Amino acid sequence: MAFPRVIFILGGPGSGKGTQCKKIIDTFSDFVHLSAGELLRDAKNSGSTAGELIQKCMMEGSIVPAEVTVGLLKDAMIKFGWEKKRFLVDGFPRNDENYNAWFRILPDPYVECCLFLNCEDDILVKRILGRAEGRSDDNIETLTKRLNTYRDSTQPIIRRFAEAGKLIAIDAEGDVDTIFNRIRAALSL
Ligand SMILES: Nc1ncnc2c1ncn2[C@@H]1O[C@H](COP(=O)(O)OP(=O)(O)OP(=O)(O)O)[C@@H](O)[C@H]1O
Ligand SMILES: O=c1ccn([C@@H]2O[C@H](COP(=O)(O)O)[C@@H](O)[C@H]2O)c(=O)[nH]1
Repeated sequence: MAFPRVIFILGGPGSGKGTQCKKIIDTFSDFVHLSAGELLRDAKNSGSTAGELIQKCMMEGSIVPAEVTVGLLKDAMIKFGWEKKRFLVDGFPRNDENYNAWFRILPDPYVECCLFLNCEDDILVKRILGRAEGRSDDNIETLTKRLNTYRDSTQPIIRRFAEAGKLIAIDAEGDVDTIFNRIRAALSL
């Protein structure tokens, strides 16, 4: 049985994960972009039984239990063709529970690397408060909580990938195209 090939994309809120993933899939047709946050928002809006829990976590900037998120990611990968594509899994795994559940629930998927978009907090804040997509969590109160969650729960996961020799760190400050070129060079695309 073939396994999916996965690149995780991590970085603070506003580091440009969604923006860069879009550029990658627009340029390279073998990639599929799976945003964990988008999948959760879709599940919430479509009346999933986990909808209330997802909404609560999003407004608190906390992390939805892994069984919900991994289930959504797995279903999406199966839908796109489990073994045919390279999946850009954006915004996941965000904590130890996510990380452990991924490897417990999915049958030994091949994780190529974790791409880390590294950006200082002041730039993250400016970008998130300037994002005009009407997201209810893009306000200073929730953003402060998201930044705390990122520091306390997600940065240790980024270090975990580094220790496993799987981390590719990208300077995510500067203009969108410059960052995209850094990513292309780092992934040899
Ligand atoms: N290099 C950049 N320079 C300036 N603005 C940027 C850059 N990259 C992204 N942006 C803008 O910053 C905002 C956040 O970007 P994006 O949605 O890609 O971040 P994200 O990491 O996916 O955020 P989140 O984790 O909150 O979903 C958007 O409005 C986007 O257009
Ligand atoms: O794996 C995930 C991804 C996201 N969440 C929750 O969603 C919001 C928004 O995520 P974005 O990546 O900014 O779209 C995030 O603050 C979490 O509450 C999650 O729990 N697990």
